[in-house]
Formats: sequence, C-alpha cells, structure tokens
Amino acid sequence: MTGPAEDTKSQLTLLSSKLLHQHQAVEAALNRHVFVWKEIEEKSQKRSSGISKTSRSHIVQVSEIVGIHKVEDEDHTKSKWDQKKTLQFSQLFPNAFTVFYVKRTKNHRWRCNEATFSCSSAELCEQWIQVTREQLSLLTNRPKRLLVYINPFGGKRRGKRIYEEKVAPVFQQAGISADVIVTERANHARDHLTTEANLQQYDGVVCVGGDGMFSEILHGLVARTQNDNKVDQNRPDAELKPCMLRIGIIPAGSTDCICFATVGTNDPVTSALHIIIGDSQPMDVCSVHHNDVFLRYSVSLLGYGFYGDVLADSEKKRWLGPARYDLSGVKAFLCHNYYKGTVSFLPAEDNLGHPRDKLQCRFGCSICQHKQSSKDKLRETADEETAAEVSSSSWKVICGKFIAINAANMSCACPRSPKGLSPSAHLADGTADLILVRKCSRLDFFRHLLRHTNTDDQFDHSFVEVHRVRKFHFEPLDPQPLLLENQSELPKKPGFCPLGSAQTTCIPSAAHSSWNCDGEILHHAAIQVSVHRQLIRLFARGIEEQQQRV
Ligand SMILES: Nc1ncnc2c1ncn2[C@@H]1O[C@H](COP(=O)(O)OP(=O)(O)OP(=O)(O)O)[C@@H](O)[C@H]1O
Ligand SMILES: CCCCCCCCCCCCC/C=C/[C@@H](O)[C@H](CO)NC(=O)CCCCC
Ligand SMILES: [Ca+2]
Repeated sequence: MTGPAEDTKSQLTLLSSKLLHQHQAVEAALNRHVFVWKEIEEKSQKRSSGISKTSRSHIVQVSEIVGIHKVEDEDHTKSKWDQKKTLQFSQLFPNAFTVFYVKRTKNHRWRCNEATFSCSSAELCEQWIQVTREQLSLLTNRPKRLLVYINPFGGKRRGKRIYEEKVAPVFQQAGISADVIVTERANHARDHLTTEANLQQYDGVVCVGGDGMFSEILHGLVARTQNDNKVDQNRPDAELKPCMLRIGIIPAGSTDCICFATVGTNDPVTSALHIIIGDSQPMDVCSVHHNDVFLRYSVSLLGYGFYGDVLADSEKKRWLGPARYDLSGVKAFLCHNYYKGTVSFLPAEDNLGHPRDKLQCRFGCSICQHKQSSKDKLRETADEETAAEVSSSSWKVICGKFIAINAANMSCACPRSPKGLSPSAHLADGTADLILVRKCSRLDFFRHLLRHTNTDDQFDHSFVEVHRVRKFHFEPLDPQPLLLENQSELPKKPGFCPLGSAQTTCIPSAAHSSWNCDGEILHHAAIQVSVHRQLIRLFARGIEEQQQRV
C-alpha cells in the first residue's frame, strides 16, 4: 500500500506544456501514472460563440503506453500512404512526437492507438520523449527480450504471417527484441526449451500457434525448471518448482482455448499488447501420471469418453483444419459410447467455491488470490488412506458408466463455447472442476451439449454431477492390457470403443476410451491427476469484467 507521501509523489507532475494535437491547442501533462491532455478553449472562441463548450480530456495510463517516438523516426512497416502522410506532417510540424497506447474495443479486444502532438521547440519535443521513456523504463514487469516459437502449420497455417504482419510491428514500436524460431517438426519447440535454449537472456517465451503449440512450450519450460532444480517429474507427489519465465500466446490454432479463457478473445494484436505491457496471470497446471510414470501436463481440458473420442478421430482428419473437430464431434455424438470405471477424488475446501456458484474467474479474482492454509496443504499432501485422518472431508469414490469424464482446470471458454465447459472454474485457485456425465439418452446428451453454447446451466441435469477437486484418479473397470513403461505416445487407436453403442459405423475396439489432454491423446486410461497451483504465469490478466474505454 502506498502512504499519503507516496501518493503525492506519484501524482507529482513531471511535465506539463501547451502542445498542438489535431490542429487544436491542448494542455498536456505527465505524472508517474497517467498521461493526460485536455483541449484548451481559446478565449476569443468562447466569446464569439457565447456558449462555453466542455473541453474534452483524454487519459492514458502510463502502464498502457506502448511507446513514444519522434514523428520522423516512426516505423517503416507502415504502408506507403501512411509513410507519405508522416513525411508531410513532419515537414509541417517538425517537432512532433507520437504516443502509442492501448485502446480497448469490443469483446475484450485491444488495439494500439496513437496520438501525435507537436511542440513549440525541438528541445521540448526531446524532453517529452525522454521523460516518458524514463517512466516506461521504471515498469520492470515489461519484457525486453523474447524467445518466439512459430508453428507454421497450426490452425489455418497462418502463424508466420500473423506474427510478421500483426505482432512484430507492435513489438518493434515497444522496443522489444525477439529471437524467432519457426519450428520444423512437432516437439521442436519443446525439445529446444528443455535442453538447448539459453533462457537467461530472455524475459519470456512466446508461442504462435494453437493449444498444441502452447502445450509444447509448457512441457519444455516445466521440464527445464524441474531438471534445473533436481525435481523428479515421475513422482506423482513431487512439489513442482514454478517457472520463472512468463509465456505469451499469439493465437493461430484451431481452438485457442487457453488464449480465449485467459484474455477473453483470440486476437493476435490483443495478445501482443498484453505481452508488451507485461501483464502476468498465474495459472494452475495438472500433472498426469500412470502409476509412477509421468505422462503429461494439462492446463485446460482432461477429457475421457466423449472428448477423448472426438480427439482420437479428429487426428486422422488434420488436413481438414479446424473443421475436423466439428466432423469428429458429430461422429462421436452419433456413436454415443459410454465407458465403465471408477473415479476417486479429493474435494477442494469449501472456501474455494463451487463449480455451480456462478462466481466467474475475472481480472483480479479474489478466489485465485486466496492463500492456502498449512492444514489445507497437509490435507493435500496426504494420500487416499491417510487423508481421512487429517480432514473431515476426504477422498470420495464414484463408480459408474460414463459418457464423459471432464476435468476443467479453467473455464475452457473458446469460440465454440464462449462460456466454456465449466464457466466458474478458476485459472489459479489450485483446483479443477471434475464433470461426470453418466450414461443417458442421446437426446439428453444433446441437450447437455447444447447448453455449452447458450446461457442455460449445463450442470442442471440428473445425469451430470460436478465437483471442485485438488486431485483425482480414474480406473477403467476392465483392466487395460499391460503397456510398456513410458509409452505415453503409442500408435493411434483404430477407432472408438462402443461399449454401449447402437451404431454399426463405429469400429469396435476395447472397452476404453483415451484421454484428451489439452488436445493430445493419452493412451493410458488409468491415470492419477494432481493440480499444481500457479505453476506457470502467462502474459495475460484474466478476463476484464467491464470494458473500460479511453
Ligand atoms: N513444424 C511443425 N510441423 C508439424 N507439426 C508441428 C510443427 N510445429 C509444431 N507442430 C505440432 O502441431 C500441433 C498442432 O499445432 P497447434 O496447436 O499450433 O495448432 P492446432 O492443432 O490447429 O490448434 P489447437 O491445438 O488450438 O487445436 C502441435 O501439437 C505441435 O506439436
Ligand atoms: C449441439 C451443438 C453442440 C456443441 C457443443 C460444443 C461444446 C464445445 C466445448 C468445447 C470445449 C473445448 C475444450 C478445449 C479443449 C482443448 O484443450 C483442445 C485442444 O485445443 N481442443 C479439443 O480437444 C477440441 C474439442 C472440440 C470439441 C467439439
Ligand atoms: Ca484451476
């Protein structure tokens, strides 16, 4: 908290002068927090009209200034027409500077706005630029040097163009330097991060691609951090070390669920601006083990049954691009498979809310800021047998026939489902929402799915239950044939496993589905999952409640 002396200091005007903006005289001022300009009403004007107009003032938070440049130095990535205009302007007004800043537009989208001011002298112009840059340099959360990985084949294969045309120019305006690697194969980025990259020279890692590409960065960074700290990822009870570098996501994939659920939109320029201003959003990560073998990490969806089947089928249709999920979704829906198994879970404490409480995770979320007590920590580290001794609420066990078992570590909002799989799930509370969809009729399942696209409550069905959990285990009813150790990437299964399917089009295989782990297939049905609170941080801030307009 800042005291009164500090408050006064931060409000001290650093610079104030009469400038010209859009052929209108303005009074501009800068303090540590804001840059303000106000139109000056000329006395003669006031007298002649007889009415006193309210003069408009504009406020820009210093933390949302992207950069400030002398007009003639402005970037050369502008169109020929804009460059010509800039030249003409700088000939007319030689002592002018432009401030680039964040402007909020519709649906959580941000744009880089600009305002040009001309000064009475070259010295004054230099002073404005220098003092503003000094203030920006005090914002230590801003990245200066980034490592960027581009997947040229993600989504609609536009990753490279999106970066070059929409992101690189704004990074340049902000004075950010970036080392860019265009990936040449799957897992290129993951392997480079795990073993090769010299991470000390960077302030963050950026991925240009979809959820799969993000997953590569996540695995590379988390593995690197655990290796450096001698933490064994294979131990399901290991206390993982948080990653120091933040991750930025420039969306260029098919679902872009992680970007959408942490920023509120999947728009490359918005993401670039969140990176530039150095936003920071902590995020939970689920570790997935099969016995004592580490399989994968997940930040969005771990889905068995319906979403596992959709993914397994969609992988064969990659050439279709984002539309593959729609086709495979319809197919999985028609197959209407269910799977037998046992789910056991450690419920989260009551003070962390409930998946149906309608308290959505938003910018500055109080639930995510809640500190875990030592009792809660003890309870979390206890295993199934000893848990009962340390807490009244302990592991719960549910056996049944399930159409879908979904663990949502965050809302999983995406353009297909703007409120997501679990609208009230939190990004950084150390829990996941475990959704169990029991065997039901096709019509009922359709009603449930449909509710993901409208405002109705998708949990308000007798065949659906939802729990907020810290850990869970799944065991399929029929034991799976023994798999070799570390076989997280086995050859693809031939098709769905229609235990209860009436469709002859579904290819019969075993009684198991596979897990959809953030869009990657896991071939072990029996898994153990733990949520690791705030293991990573993104260049994001969560979804803003109200659109503030400048
Ligand atoms: N150069 C490359 N060649 C082939 N595959 C790659 C390459 N670089 C990355 N990949 C892989 O491509 C997969 C899909 O990429 P990405 O996530 O960017 O797009 P997507 O699948 O269309 O989007 P989403 O994951 O949002 O559905 C990732 O799992 C990643 O490992
Ligand atoms: C009658 C209309 C019914 C419409 C129902 C729509 C329900 C949509 C819920 C979407 C949930 C997305 C969860 C995100 C999962 C990502 O980690 C993963 C990787 O990108 N995407 C998929 O597996 C892709 C999964 C795509 C599922 C369709
Ligand atoms: Ca969570």
